[in-house]
Amino acid sequence: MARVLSLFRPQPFLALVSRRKPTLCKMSMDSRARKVFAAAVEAVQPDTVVRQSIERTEDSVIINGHKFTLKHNLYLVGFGKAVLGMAAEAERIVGDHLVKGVISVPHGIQQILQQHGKDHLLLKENSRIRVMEGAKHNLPDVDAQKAAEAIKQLASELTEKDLLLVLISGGGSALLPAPIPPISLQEKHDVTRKLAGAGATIQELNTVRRALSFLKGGGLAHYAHPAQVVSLILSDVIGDPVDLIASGPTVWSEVWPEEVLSILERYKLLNSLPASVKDVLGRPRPRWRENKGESNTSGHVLNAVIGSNSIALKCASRRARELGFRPLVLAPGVCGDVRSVSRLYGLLARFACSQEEPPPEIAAELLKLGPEVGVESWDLCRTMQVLGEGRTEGWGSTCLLAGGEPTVELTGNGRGGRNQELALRVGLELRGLKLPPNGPVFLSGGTDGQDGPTEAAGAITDWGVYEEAQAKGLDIDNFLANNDSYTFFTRLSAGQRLLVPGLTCTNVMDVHMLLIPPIPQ
Ligand SMILES: Nc1ncnc2c1ncn2[C@@H]1O[C@H](COP(=O)(O)OP(=O)(O)OP(=O)(O)O)[C@@H](O)[C@H]1O
Ligand SMILES: O=C(O)[C@H](O)CO
Repeated sequence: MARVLSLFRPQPFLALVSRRKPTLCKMSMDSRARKVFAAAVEAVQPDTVVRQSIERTEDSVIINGHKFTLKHNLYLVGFGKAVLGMAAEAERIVGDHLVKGVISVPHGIQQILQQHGKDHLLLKENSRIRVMEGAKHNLPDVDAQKAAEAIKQLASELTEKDLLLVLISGGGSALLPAPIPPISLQEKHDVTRKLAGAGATIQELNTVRRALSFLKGGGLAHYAHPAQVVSLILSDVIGDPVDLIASGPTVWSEVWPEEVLSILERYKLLNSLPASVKDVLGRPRPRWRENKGESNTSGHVLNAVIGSNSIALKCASRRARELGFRPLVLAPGVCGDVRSVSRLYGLLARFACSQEEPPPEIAAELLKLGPEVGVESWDLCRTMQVLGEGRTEGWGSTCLLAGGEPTVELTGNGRGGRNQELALRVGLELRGLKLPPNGPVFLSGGTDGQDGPTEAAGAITDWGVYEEAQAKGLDIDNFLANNDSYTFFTRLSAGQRLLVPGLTCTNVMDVHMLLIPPIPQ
């Protein structure tokens, strides 16, 4: 093992872990885990990320180092679940130069924000921005299509003197449907719903969406030409690929019909494909799609990612240190089947909690698992090295953080979500890892505050889950087979292990946290 680790001497990454001794904290591991999660969510609040990204001087703004002059020439459009709060903040900062705006946001969001007392995320009464709600249940509908039409119209009227601020966040694809005729909204909806249901990744899904839409894949930037376009993007996709987040309406992307057809074939949808979709895919590409220079990021468009899982993890690390942990970030892109991901954390917990040099099989299994769960060998080796040093040098408690979005293959009809299912599976992995007075604790939570169709964002587990479930006669395997993790957690510890932050108004995928207590020597 030592030899494997030495091959991966992690000098450039040492900044990811702090070596200062943390202070002692009397708060329970569970409360501290919740506070660290809250800090992650707080860091990517829609108003915060916009405030941090726009630097206002007299009559200009600086965004990502680029200066734009404001001459009452500012227009605003937006689409996504977090866009209302982003727009409210943008209007506070540059509203005096704003001519008009249109945003497409989820059905019912204004009422929900009011009910939750989140007035700072709502537009003021005399706002110049028109709010259009749609996409019930995160699916494109007629209301969202009307909003997309209004956004297209606004963009089309701009001149080279104008500046278009585009606010983008997760859920933007469903909130900006503009199917290329003769494809109907229903046909487009059916194709994407079937793809999602068959397990297509967001990369595959949005590659197909881009090919069937006027506005996706750079279409919006095309309509806004020759105006200057600046997009502020809150990322909900691993790796922050701007061409895929909300299907990249301001990022020029090539459409290859062969690629789209091969995705549809992979999920056995070719035979049921509507004639209209075949027709659009069989046509020569629209001229603008070939004109790369026109809507390229280096031309009249600036695409800036202003919030992401990495930013959330950075702030979570800071909070973890304040709470007495030594923070250590594994990776921001953990993905793959929830079973493999739970194994990853089970192995890391065993590695960290070994009282002696961990058996080499653990490191070998971790390295084998890496590609399946989106974690580079490099990151695993760095993490193992730091955990090993922590153990031998008696560094106290460690907070291992990661982000991403694992997947669950649904086989049952229970209530749950990927975070609760992951936490339950990790609970099983931690069985037997009892280190008095505390064993390791694991938290998994969706930063949007909602895990699947449940009120919880996730759950917190430790070695005690298995023992308590046994004592209560709850059969964990049955709950897992039925994807019923929410019901399980409501019955365990009187629901105390559930993570219920309520509406968070943001979304940068999930946060995973493994808290490792000091190892008794
Ligand atoms: N009963 C269940 N148990 C486990 N996972 C579930 C269950 N029901 C749904 N899921 C999973 O939850 C995911 C959808 O939940 P959620 O709405 O939180 O997703 P999301 O990706 O965060 O949404 P968005 O992209 O809108 O942010 C799907 O991956 C689905 O497989
Ligand atoms: O809207 C979408 O396409 C997804 O949320 C990914 O950004």
